[in-house]
Amino acid sequence: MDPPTLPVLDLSLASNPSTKPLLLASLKSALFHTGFLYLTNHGISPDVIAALTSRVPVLFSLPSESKAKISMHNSPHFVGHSGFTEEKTRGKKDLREQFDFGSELPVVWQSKDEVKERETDFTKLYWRLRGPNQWPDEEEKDLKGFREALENYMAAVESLSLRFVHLIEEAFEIPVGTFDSFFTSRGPNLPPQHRVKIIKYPPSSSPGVRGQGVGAHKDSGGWLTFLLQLGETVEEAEGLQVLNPQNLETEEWISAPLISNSFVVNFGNAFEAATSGGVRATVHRVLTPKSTSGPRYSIPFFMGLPLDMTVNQIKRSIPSEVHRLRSDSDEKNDYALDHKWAEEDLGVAQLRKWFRSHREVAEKWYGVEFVDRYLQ
Ligand SMILES: O=C(O)CCC(=O)C(=O)O
Ligand SMILES: [Fe+2]
Repeated sequence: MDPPTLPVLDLSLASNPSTKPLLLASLKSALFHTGFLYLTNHGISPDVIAALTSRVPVLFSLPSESKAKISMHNSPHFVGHSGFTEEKTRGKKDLREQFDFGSELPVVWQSKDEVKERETDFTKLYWRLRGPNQWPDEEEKDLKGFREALENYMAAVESLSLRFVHLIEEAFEIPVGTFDSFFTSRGPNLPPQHRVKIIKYPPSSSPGVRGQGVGAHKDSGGWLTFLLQLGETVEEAEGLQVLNPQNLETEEWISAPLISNSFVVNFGNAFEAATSGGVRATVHRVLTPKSTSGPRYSIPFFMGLPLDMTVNQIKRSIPSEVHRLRSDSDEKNDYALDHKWAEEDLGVAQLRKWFRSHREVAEKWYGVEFVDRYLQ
């Protein structure tokens, strides 16, 4: 059997009642079969995207002293700059450099001895993930307007992601707005922090060898991911690969090449668990560019979920037909139904993820012994 090609969904079909059913059918199929899709005609202004992407190479060309000033090592919230190979996936160094940002938020975490009376227990350590960004100095190089460009971009992708979640609800035939309370202040939880990475994958240092840009993983940072691949040509952006979800016995990688003016959308662990595997959280990776190529740049946006929510809570707002989708089908998933973490606050899994990928930062802010214990 030929490996599946990744579906391309044209969001403009949603605006016309005669074409919308077609879009919803493709979406339902993509959620279930591939867990990876392209979104075209997404409606985000090219100017908003260009304002950010045009500044990306300048950002990476900052001198190392300027990068050090906003190093992730300064931040218990795991935002800021990580140098080449400072991040790990499954214990192995990723050959990439990156800047992590989140929705700009005040600190809410309180240490046990300064507890004020509040409804939410903000002494739980995962609340420490929320906090302000570290912004680069815009006077340097020509980075003027960087913060504004990033904030505008995040706001635009956030509204796209909310619009997209409504389409998922329609595809699943559940009331539109079912998930709204997760993402807005109308619900009982604090609205989540969304995260963005701006990533550079330098070309491989040895001819003929492609290294681990980022190792094989499922996204664990949130509900869904909107990935922007930068570049004018397919060659410039080449490297993203998806593990063929239809044939998990043989390790077969499908390329996810650049499609101009599109986002690549995929789904996080929590979404997969909350739908009993009905939505796939598909494994993917990035190979470093060939030694003869230029660097590859990408910008994933991870739509967050409230840290004090559990997967089991989300499960309850999903109808049994969706939960049965996978078990009623012959097409299996690598998803394990007995997720222990489904009962834990999502913040616990988030903290674990950041501890694993940035151990030194974790040890500095949370203590060596605590990190050791947490990761056991
Ligand atoms: O850089 C990419 O294209 C993908 C990055 C990715 O999968 C991640 O950071 O989770
Ligand atoms: Fe990813």
